[in-house]
Parts: sequence; C-alpha cells; structure tokens
Amino acid sequence: RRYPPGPKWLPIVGNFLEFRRRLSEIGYHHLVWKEFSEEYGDVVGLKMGRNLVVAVFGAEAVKEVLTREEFDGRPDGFFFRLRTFGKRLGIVFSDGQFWQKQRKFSMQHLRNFGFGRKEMEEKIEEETKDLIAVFKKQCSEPIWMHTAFDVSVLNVLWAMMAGERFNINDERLRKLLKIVHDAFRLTDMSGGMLNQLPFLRFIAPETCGYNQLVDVLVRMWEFLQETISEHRKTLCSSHARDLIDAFLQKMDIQSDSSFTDDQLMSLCLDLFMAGSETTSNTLGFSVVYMLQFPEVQKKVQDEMDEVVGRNRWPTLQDRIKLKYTEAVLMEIQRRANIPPLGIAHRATRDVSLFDYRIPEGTIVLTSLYSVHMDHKFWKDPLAFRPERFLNKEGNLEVDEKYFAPFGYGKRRCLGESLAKANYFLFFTALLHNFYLEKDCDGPEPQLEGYDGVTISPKPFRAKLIPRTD
Ligand code: HEM
Repeated sequence: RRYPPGPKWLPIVGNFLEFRRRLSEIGYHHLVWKEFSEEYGDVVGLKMGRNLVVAVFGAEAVKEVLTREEFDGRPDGFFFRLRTFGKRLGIVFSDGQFWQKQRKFSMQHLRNFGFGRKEMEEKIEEETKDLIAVFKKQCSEPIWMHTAFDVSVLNVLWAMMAGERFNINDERLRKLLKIVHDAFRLTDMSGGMLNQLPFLRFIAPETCGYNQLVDVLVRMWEFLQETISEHRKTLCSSHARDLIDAFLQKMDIQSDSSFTDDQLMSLCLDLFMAGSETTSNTLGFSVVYMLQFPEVQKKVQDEMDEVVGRNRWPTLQDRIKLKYTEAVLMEIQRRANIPPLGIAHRATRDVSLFDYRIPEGTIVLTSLYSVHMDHKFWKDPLAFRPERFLNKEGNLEVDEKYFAPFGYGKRRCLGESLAKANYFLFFTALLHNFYLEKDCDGPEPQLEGYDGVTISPKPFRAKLIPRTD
C-alpha cells in the first residue's frame, strides 16, 4: 500500500510552495484542497515542510476518518504547542488518555453549571434580551453586524466557566475578541507555515504570523490569568461556583497530576476560543443570508408569528414546531461552512484508509465543506435553499451523513448543545424584534467570508427596523 496521491514533493519544503501559489490564486485553504481533490481523488496526500498532511473528501471518507479511533489524535508540533507553553495541553489539541480525562471533566462540570440544561436556556434568554435592548437603542442608525453577537455569545459560556458576564460594550473584551478573530484568520487547520517550517519565526517572524500570534496569546494569557487568580483568592473548598473553581479544587486534592495551572489556563483558552468564534461567525452569517434573501427572512418571520405569536419571544420549546426556521438555520450552516476543514486530526499509528497507507503522525484534514457541497447528494449545493431540509409533508429531514457541521465521532464538537441553543435563540430573537434591511451606504454583505481556521463574515452593517405590529 502506498501514500495517497498528490503533487510531487520538493526537497525540504515538500508541497509548501505549490500550496502557497495556489492559495494566492484561489484565496481559501479549503478551496485549494478541493482543487487537489479534483485532480487526485477523495484521499489526497501532501508533504508540507516537515509534516505529512492527508486530506479526505466526501461523506464516505470523512465519516470513515472521524469514526475510527486510530484517527482520534491531534497534530503535534511547534504551532500547536505555542498556545500551551511548549507542552501538549488543553482539550482541542491534546489526545490520548490526557484528552479523554480532560474532555470528560469539562463536560461533567459544565453540565453541573447548567450546560445543556434549563439554566443554560435561561442564561441565553437573558443575554438575548440584553442584546436586543442594545440594538433597540442604536437602531436609528445602521448597525455593524459581523461581530455584533461576540460578547453576548461568550457571556453564556463564561457564566459556566468563570461565573461572570461582560457588558456588551466592554471595550477590553471587544478588543480581545477582535484579536481572537484576527488570530483565526492567521493560520489554517494544518498548523500553517509555523508548523511546517518553524524556523521561519527567526527569519520572517512578521510574514509567517509568529509575532501576531504571540501577541494574541500574551493578551489572552493575561486576561485568563487575572480571572484564575481572582478565583484562587476566593475559592471555597466545599462549593464550586463554576468550571474554574471545580478545576482548582481538583488540583488541590492532588489526586491527578494532569490537573495543573498550565492545563487550567490552556483549557480556558481552548474553550474561550472554540466557544466564541464559531458561534459568533455563524450568527454573523445568518444576518448576511437574511439580508441577501429577504424572501426567506419573511417566511421565517411569518412562521414565528404563526407558531409563537407576537406576545412572547421564541423559546427552545418552539423549535420542534418552527420547522422552516430550523431548516433555514441548517441551510446557513451547510452553505457557510464556518469550519470548512473541521479541526485537524492525526493518525496515532500506521493505518490503512481505503487503498492507502497513512503513516503514524500524519495530519489528517476532513473537508466538511466537501460533505456539505456534495453535488450528487445536494444536487444544487451552491444554491441557498432551506426547503432542501424539509420533506413533502413539511417536516425536517436531515441525513447526518451529509450534514455534519459539528463533526462526528469521539472528537465531535463538545459545545454542540450550547452552540445550537445560542444559534436558535439569538437568531429568532433578532427576527422576532426586527426587520433586517441592507444598508445601501455601507459595504455589501458578502456570502463569502474571510479565509482562516473558521470562515468569518466580512464587515457589514444592517438596518434594524423594529417590528411593532
Ligand atoms: C456553531 C458553532 C460551532 C461549530 C460549527 C463547531 C464545530 C466544531 C467542529 C467541526 C469540531 C471538530 C470536530 C472534529 O475534530 O472532528 C469542534 C470541536 C470542538 N468544539 Fe465546537 N463548534 C461550535 C461551537 C462550540 C462551542 C460553543 C464550544 C464551547 C464549549 C465548542 C467547543 C469545542 C471543543 C472544545 C472542540 C474540540 C473537541 C475535542 O477535540 O475533543 N464548540 N467544533
């Protein structure tokens, strides 16, 4: 068995230069990979600097990788360790027993603090009320919408993690979230230039993104350190107020050496980053789609008026009846492909995949984009057509093999229930309260966003017209 097909490797850099050349023409990492798949098939093998990188395409191959234990590893290397003090820590880029333990701990304690339960919904409702009130105050002018949900979305997670919330206009947090957005645009899922050719940080620290990345990390560490120190000072051994407290208590019992100061910081960093960026971008794009497809916006509002009425706001209990609205939310996720390549996996031993041999340590990328844009299954994948998720009777019909915005398998998104609840409640609250219209004096809202680990909406404003009827 042989390594998957791909372009010829050059000494030292492998396919690095060819990838960069294509990227400068095409503009998006996932579309460069798509081009490779058109030339070489559903399993493509490259060498990027020192890393072997295999990418898989189509529902069959993606599901195969995401459900096989031997692909449950995460990449290692300079870029991935930079975030976590040169060690393999955190939850997103750790693996093996360490990851299993940390994932279980985080899930269990987030649940204790409301995650996936009624308390979470109540918390989201509070945040939606607050955000809508801010919009109502500001809506005489068009409002910048691409990052409008950032703080509110983070507040829901932060309540469970750190027991606090931020004012929607909190300047420091807004700045922090802005640099997190920028950081997501600096690199790509294979670890980017810094992982492939780490010596570049000495020769071209600016161009390879090293300086900017370190700047983001230092600011994040400072912010998290303050929060953790505050918790340490006021910790009570018999009562945990939030996830940080629960972690500190576990550290104090000293029953498990994987619970350390560095790990607490890394865990917070991972949850902060994974939890804020993806959901805010999805909500940002949902506004773009509603501006570009006003007829869909109207149908959502009509459905909500009929099912929920005008006397109260939609709740999670209404979801089951708001079928068209749910179909719209799914279609936005399918079409916008916020994490187009999911999160990189790693082969934990030599494995065979279909007819190919994948050596231990190979980084494996799963093109969720290719699943959502599969021509055979979706027929017209580029079209924005929420009805594709509804059957003849008007009921939701989803084939999970072809719709996997949160991935599958053991490394499936840990925040899925929170993300879905946030997405539904913020979106419906916005459309319940306002008609959304384009701001003709501002930049046109773009369906295609900025490239990066996650695709993010380009800046745009919208006119929010209160629905008074
Ligand atoms: C719409 C919003 C979101 C989307 C589309 C999304 C999508 C994903 C995807 C595709 C993965 C990778 C699965 C894989 O490795 O194969 C992932 C992993 C992850 N997500 Fe999310 N996510 C979202 C929101 C959240 C939120 C709110 C949190 C916060 C709690 C979160 C935390 C994580 C974590 C910690 C992982 C890594 C899990 C692991 O490696 O075991 N995500 N997410």
